Amino acid sequence: MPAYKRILLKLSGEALMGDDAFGINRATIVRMVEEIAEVTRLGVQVAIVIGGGNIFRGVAGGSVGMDRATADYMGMLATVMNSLALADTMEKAGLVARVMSAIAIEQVVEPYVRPKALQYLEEGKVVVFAAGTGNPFFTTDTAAALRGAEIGAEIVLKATKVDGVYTADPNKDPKATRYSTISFDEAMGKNLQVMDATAFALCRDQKLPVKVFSIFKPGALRKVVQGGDEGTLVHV
Ligand SMILES: Nc1ncnc2c1ncn2[C@@H]1O[C@H](COP(=O)(O)OP(=O)(O)O)[C@@H](O)[C@H]1O
Ligand SMILES: O=c1ccn([C@@H]2O[C@H](COP(=O)(O)OP(=O)(O)O)[C@@H](O)[C@H]2O)c(=O)[nH]1
Repeated sequence: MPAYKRILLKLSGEALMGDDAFGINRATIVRMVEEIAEVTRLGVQVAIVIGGGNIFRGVAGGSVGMDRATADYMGMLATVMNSLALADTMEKAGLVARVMSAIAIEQVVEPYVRPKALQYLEEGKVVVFAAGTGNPFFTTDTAAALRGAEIGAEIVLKATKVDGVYTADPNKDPKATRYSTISFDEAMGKNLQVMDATAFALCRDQKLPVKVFSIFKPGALRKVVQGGDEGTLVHV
């Protein structure tokens, strides 16, 4: 039995590179889609926000002298490309997927319209929210929090490169240990960087829990959806 009826899954753009230098690693995305299909078969409604860090990150563009807002719009367009690739892979796997964009590019994808998204979810379609929040200076983590709250998801599942929230960045501090649960206030107070503060604050205020888990661990998504002990639960 799944523990949730409706989830918002945030997929790291950067993690989708797999071992490649950029772009989307085929094996990684195919495996992720298999896991998404498994979860939909359990009867869970799935909405997805995908990042763009594998193609472009606004801060990176900004740091080389590009106008930050322009760089961020490039980052948002990168998430559209990832969303199209993900939806295509899902369709090939027999799922019905719909991409909705936060910025108007109607020849490419339909615009985000909340009631339409809710309708798709009720129909069992997987909805991919592209172009983040549609605003520069935000991240796709914040888009996941925003859309998750809007569609009444019971939880935001952040599938990322690390298998949870640690006492410090585990990629920099080998002595860091993983929390099994942590409150939003503690995560923000300790300035733990696994999610940005805007996303954390929005989830906290909306009482929307977040589960951080590894995108690389086979079976982790299903385990999380079934309420198993996996990753880190960030709670109010
Ligand atoms: N306290 C922490 N616990 C876990 N990860 C952390 C922590 N502090 C920093 N990180 C870093 O946060 C990264 C995940 O966040 P981010 O780069 O935004 O991923 P995503 O591409 O999924 O949005 C991890 O790869 C890890 O290096
Ligand atoms: O609401 C949003 C979401 C994303 N971005 C831009 O898109 C890039 C890619 O998203 P993100 O870094 O969140 O992707 P991920 O970390 O998952 O790879 C960001 O760096 C920002 O430049 C943005 O400007 N507004």
